[in-house]
Amino acid sequence: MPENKHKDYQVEVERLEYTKDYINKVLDATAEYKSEYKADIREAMKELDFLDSSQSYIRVLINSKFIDQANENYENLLKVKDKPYFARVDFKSAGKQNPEQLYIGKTSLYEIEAEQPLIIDWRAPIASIYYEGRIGEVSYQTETGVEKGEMLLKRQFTIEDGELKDIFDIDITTNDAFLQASLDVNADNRLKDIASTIQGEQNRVIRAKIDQPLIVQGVAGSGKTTIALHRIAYLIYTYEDSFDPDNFMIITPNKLFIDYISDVLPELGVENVRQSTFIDFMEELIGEKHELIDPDQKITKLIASDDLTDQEKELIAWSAAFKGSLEFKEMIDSYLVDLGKRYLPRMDFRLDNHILFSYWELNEIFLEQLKHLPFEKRKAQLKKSLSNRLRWRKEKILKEIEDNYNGKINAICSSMEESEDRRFILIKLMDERDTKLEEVEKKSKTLVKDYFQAFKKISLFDHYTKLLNKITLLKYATVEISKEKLEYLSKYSQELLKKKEVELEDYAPLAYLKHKIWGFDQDIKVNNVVMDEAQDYSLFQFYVLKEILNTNMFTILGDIAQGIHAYRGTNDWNKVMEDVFAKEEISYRTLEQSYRTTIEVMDFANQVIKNINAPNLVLAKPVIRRGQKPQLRNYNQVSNLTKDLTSKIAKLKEEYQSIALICKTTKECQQLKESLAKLGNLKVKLIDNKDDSYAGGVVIVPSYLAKGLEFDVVVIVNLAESYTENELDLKLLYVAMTRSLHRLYIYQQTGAISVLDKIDNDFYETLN
Ligand SMILES: Nc1ncnc2c1ncn2[C@@H]1O[C@H](COP(=O)(O)OP(=O)(O)OP(=O)(O)O)[C@@H](O)[C@H]1O
Repeated sequence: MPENKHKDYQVEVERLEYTKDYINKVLDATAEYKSEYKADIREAMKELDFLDSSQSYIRVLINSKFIDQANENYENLLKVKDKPYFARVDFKSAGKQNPEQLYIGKTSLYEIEAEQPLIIDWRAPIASIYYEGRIGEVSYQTETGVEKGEMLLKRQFTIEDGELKDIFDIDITTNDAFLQASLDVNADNRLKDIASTIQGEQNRVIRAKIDQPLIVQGVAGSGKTTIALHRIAYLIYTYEDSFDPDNFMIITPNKLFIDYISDVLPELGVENVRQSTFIDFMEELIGEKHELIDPDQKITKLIASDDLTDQEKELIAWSAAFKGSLEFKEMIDSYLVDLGKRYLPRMDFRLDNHILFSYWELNEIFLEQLKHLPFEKRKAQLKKSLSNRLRWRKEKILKEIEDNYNGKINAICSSMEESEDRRFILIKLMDERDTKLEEVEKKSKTLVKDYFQAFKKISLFDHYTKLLNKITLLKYATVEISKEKLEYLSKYSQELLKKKEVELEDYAPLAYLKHKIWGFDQDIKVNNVVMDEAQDYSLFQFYVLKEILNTNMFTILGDIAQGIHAYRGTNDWNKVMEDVFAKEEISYRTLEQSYRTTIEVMDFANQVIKNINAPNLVLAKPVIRRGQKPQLRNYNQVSNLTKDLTSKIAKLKEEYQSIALICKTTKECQQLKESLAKLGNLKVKLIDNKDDSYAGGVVIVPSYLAKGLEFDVVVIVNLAESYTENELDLKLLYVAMTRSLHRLYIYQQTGAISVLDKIDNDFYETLN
């Protein structure tokens, strides 16, 4: 019990006890219903005739549905029973006399006897006033319009293990105490739900309209990943009748990320949402498999200080950008136009010497009437037309042949006298007629099949290889691209394909080709897509997803300032809005407040990122949470650096759960791991892009894999690599810095991070 009790403490304790009791009653009753439903199913099963849609069958179905529902309610209530709600608002609806007391929690509960809600789900329309409003006039959106009223009280509760620990009332002047408290907590290894502390600007993203694409540009730590998950929970709740969880798909940058976010949806009572990396989803769609080369190979080459010349780096970056561009898509479209024109076998569809469909007629049907379908699906339609026409023309043709011969026979009969010769001619004609009829009949049996056998069979990868042929590329290039660049693109792509390998940038064009030539047979249920870290996707990748899934329901969240894959990703949301979606249909929002890190760390990181050349860059505004200044240590010898680092980590481990040592490249991470191993018994794990889980503790992470994650402490370590002031290096450094929740250290070889010279010493502390 708190020392300075709130005046309503006792009242709230009683209310909490009452709610808990009621939940327990509902849980008991639900358990009982469940066994009744099960018993009823058992009874019905005994009488069930599987071929018949009998009453028993319907009983089984209805009871199964009840059981599912009861299970869901049961599980949800079980989850919240020790913390049924987190807030209360007193709301007086316009025109009403008395205010209602609304208790807001992660699930709803209705008290049947009193005919009133005991707990309001945080996703309900009225709960919006808790997130948006301050004491005084408020309004919220319902299905039918805007409801207005007055909020008389906004109260937050800390409830632990079913016990009321604290009460905070928020008035006009106070800050969100909950938010402060929740941000002070150390990171565990997974992201958590924020239903009790969602902020206004986040609430508006979560509740944005479902039926238009939503693009969210949010600074580092603004809660993009978190609110993306809350939005899914909100949409599933609000549009329960129209969508199932498996209509939703979250596309994540890597498997580690799936693990990192895996707690949030179940905490919010949502199961079965599809989560996939872009790579996995594309591989599933494409089907045929070539080996994917390491997707980080390019960034590794681009950021390593040695190895390649600037010109070579430029070509690598250009080719990745080109494969992700809509210009490349247009080239594929031109290739497809030509392919379409040559798709049909160059022959008429004929029986005997009768043309049933001329080549030109068939081409017209194929290219015009069926143009909405992929080529191979057009073939199926064409097959129907050919079969139909053959069916009704065949009889006529047979009759014509018969009539023709019969005419000849009659003519002989009437013109020739009865004789051996006449008999011989007539028999010959009759034999000829019968053979011909038999022949035509036989031919007609396989005519359609024979026609389709004349189609060329070319595999997806053969098409792609052909497309990336130097001559084809030069033929279809729609924009001014130098011959040298196209030759480079062709050469290295052909080398990969020859080895049956592909790179990440090939997936969008391959899926697009497949979509246009074969289409997809499997029933893709997904029609609502959430893409996080979306700055890393190319326009072609967005386009392909939109085309294949045939939907506009996209929630796209990212941060251009963290675009370390900008060479293959997106630099400008306007392009996504204009070229992928129709701009006027898009809802675009920005999030400027950052919740992850302290003021000191965020201010320091802002000093770094403001050096990139981005005129519209919005710097993150940290939430009011103070910490310590970032610390910088300079070394001239690696051995001293690693020795100091080891003892520092030992100290930090006493206070913090998750500590990341971030090096620029994987190579440097390996070097650090070896150096630390030599020094003793510090247990560190090196994270690479194959890892699919992070169990906390001390890890070494390459800068480009740290994106999206967070740690209590971040130590940026430079052994041999340095961060120059080019855009990519500055972004990598920024990403690394903004992973920190509480403390940031830099252990560097003197001068390795040159941008530090430009930053005022006030932003950090130098310790040696
Ligand atoms: N309203 C909030 N209440 C409490 N914590 C919040 C809130 N919003 C965000 N956070 C916390 O801030 C941190 C950053 O959130 P998240 O990872 O979702 O941000 P992000 O925008 O995806 O970050 P980045 O782009 O840097 O990866 C998380 O620890 C999250 O729990």
